[in-house]
Amino acid sequence: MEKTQETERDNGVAAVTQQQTFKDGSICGYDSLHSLLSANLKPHIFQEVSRLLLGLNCGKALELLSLPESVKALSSEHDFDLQAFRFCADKEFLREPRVVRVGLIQNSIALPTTAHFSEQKRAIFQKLKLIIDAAGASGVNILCLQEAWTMPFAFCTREKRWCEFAEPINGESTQFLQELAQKHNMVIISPILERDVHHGDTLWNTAVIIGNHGNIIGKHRKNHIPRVGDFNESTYYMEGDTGHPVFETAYGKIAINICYGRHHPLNWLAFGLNGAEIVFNPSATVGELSEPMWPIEARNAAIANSYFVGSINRVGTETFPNPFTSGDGKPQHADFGHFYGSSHFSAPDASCTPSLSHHKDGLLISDMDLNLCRQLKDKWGFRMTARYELYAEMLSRYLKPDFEPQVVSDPLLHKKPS
Ligand SMILES: NC(=O)NCCC(=O)O
Repeated sequence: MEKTQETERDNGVAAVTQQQTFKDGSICGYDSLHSLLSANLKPHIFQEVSRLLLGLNCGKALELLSLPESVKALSSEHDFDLQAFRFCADKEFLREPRVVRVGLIQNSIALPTTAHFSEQKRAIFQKLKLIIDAAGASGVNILCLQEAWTMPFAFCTREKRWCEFAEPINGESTQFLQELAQKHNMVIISPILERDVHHGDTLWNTAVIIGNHGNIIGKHRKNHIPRVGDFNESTYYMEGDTGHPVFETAYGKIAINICYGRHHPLNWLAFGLNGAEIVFNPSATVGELSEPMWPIEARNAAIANSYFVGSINRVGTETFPNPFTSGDGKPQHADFGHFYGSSHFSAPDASCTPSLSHHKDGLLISDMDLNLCRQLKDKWGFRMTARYELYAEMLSRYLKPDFEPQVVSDPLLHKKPS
């Protein structure tokens, strides 16, 4: 028996090691968990597994959306993953459906981190333009890019030279996207490293919201800054000071919960209380640290807050010129690990799309009838059954220096044996 357990444990270790040998970042040679299952399960088993993993929308598996041939051709020619789905809602008597087409883009950097900064940026812009045009040609109304999309995610290094990538809200990347937003009549969310030139050149991790006329609607600064693993972002910028804004756009009410904020349920809640219908979670996160959490947190937020969530993660492994340590006694290294992509949408009815590729650039598109948000509020009544007054009272007590946790101890615990 001992022996068997040992062997099982060995097998587990072997499996993990084997996974790490897929240097291209694929899942055992497949683009995604969904494609792995689809290729290896009998169709009727795959259908049932998909129902369990992805849920049902209006009682059915998510419908596929058909996209223009020209867009499909672009995706094969330039080797980016392209997937499209439709979330339906029930038909209502008094409201017309409110269908909006939403897109997410995940991408790797385009040049090595040793290239001249302006070249790195230019190459990313060039690569992104093509995918943004593909989104535009597909009729996307709202498009969100990944966290700090203009640069490598260099915050692991703690080197200050990467601050050069920071831009003011109306800087180069915003101007580049303003043109595309206008061209495609599309709202674009652009998460960048911001330099606030009006407040002492301070840095922020910020999402700029560009309206479909190419105007700047506003910005949101990342609320929660990680201090975990190699995510040394607190070396660069502070916690955001913009609260939980919801942006009313031509296509719906949207909010942005940047990366690490997804671990904080109250952060998600606040966007919901302000009326968000779609919350985007532009991210940069790596496999070893967060992959088991990734499919759960956003989906849970969509359910608990009766809104849609669009989760985006970058792809690839970014290697930096100078090695750094993680403060854990392990050897120094020059990369962050593998950014595992896997961008996806979650809906308030607990259904979700399959994920984009684990290792390739990608564009995920989904139609969503925003009527589904209120329909789920009516069905489950989470807003009405929540006990906000209890939570508010608890939080206000917790914030006081004399707070004492409400713990009722078993009186027998401390009783001396007679
Ligand atoms: N970019 C970022 O906040 N990453 C933190 C790691 C995580 O939340 O998975």
